[in-house]
Amino acid sequence: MTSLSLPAPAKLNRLLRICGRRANGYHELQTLFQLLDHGDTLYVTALTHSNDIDLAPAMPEIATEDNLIVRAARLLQQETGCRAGARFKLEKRLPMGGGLGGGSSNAATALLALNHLWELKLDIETLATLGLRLGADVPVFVRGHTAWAEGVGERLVPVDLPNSWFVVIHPGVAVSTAAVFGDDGLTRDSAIISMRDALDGADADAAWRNDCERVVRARYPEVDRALTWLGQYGAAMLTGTGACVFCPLESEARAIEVLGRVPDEWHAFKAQSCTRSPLHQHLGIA
Ligand SMILES: C[C@@](CO)(OP(=O)(O)O)[C@H](O)COP(=O)(O)OP(=O)(O)OC[C@H]1O[C@@H](n2ccc(N)nc2=O)[C@H](O)[C@@H]1O
Ligand SMILES: Nc1ncnc2c1ncn2[C@@H]1O[C@H](COP(=O)(O)OP(=O)(O)O)[C@@H](O)[C@H]1O
Repeated sequence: MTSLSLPAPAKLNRLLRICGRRANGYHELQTLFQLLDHGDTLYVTALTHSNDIDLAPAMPEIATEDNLIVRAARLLQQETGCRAGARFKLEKRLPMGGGLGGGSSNAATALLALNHLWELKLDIETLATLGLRLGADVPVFVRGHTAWAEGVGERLVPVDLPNSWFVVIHPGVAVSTAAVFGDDGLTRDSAIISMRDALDGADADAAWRNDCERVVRARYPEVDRALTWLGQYGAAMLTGTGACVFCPLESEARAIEVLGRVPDEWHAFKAQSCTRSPLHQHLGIA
């Protein structure tokens, strides 16, 4: 087969703790990545007669060579010496800079697709290590399991969370991850807790929060308004550094009901949790 149509799912950060800062400025985190059944679709065709990498449609916000999909393909060519090329078509549904990991997920889907189509036979461990060079959130999408994460997001432990539905709102602003991490008001001293305590032990109540939320609410009034609005229906939270906010709901029917009430000014969707990534299910990766 020389072509594939593959999902690039979104993630939510069900909790995000900032526990310190490394000498290179990057922050030490503890987070719980929840994969969703909603995301982008990437069409990939392998080219045997040329080593060109191209992507359509062009994304006006990003130069094609900077696109994480193209960078993922180039990285694989460099690391393996592969002389094949690829043509990508992206159906984008996830907002950029939304905290849903769309760009990282696109990159992970490109890595797994080309590993398959170019018959590179790299294992998941190697692909996750390569993915980390593209972004902190790429490894979780390469591994394809809802996971507890530490470090900058690269030390992952797969977890099974109860099935849940979510309403996700994009409040129409783009949040700069670098600006949030650079804010003087950001607290960076959350205690490191054990995964077990965070999930169902002593720290469970206090742990399910996002340390970026206070700074993001103050910098972006629209995010603040969306969180307050969604908070009427449950434990609304910010995902990553935003801008999206989400609320877990007990059933699809309840998610449809809340979605129907979202003010017209905001884009929103409903999604179901996934323990295994739809990408891995599609590729038949165990
Ligand atoms: C914090 C998270 C949680 O999922 O936020 P979201 O991006 O999803 O909102 C991510 O780990 C983000 O990962 P990612 O979006 O890949 O970040 P990168 O491109 O690697 O980094 C963007 C910038 O954010 C800062 N940064 C990022 C991650 C980190 N652990 N510490 C940081 O200080 C750095 O200034 C970096 O230059
Ligand atoms: N294919 C892509 N899709 C989205 N963003 C991309 C892509 N390639 C590069 N980027 C860059 O990555 C940044 C982060 O995008 P994204 O992963 O969608 O958001 P977040 O990290 O907030 O979850 C974007 O602002 C954009 O500059």
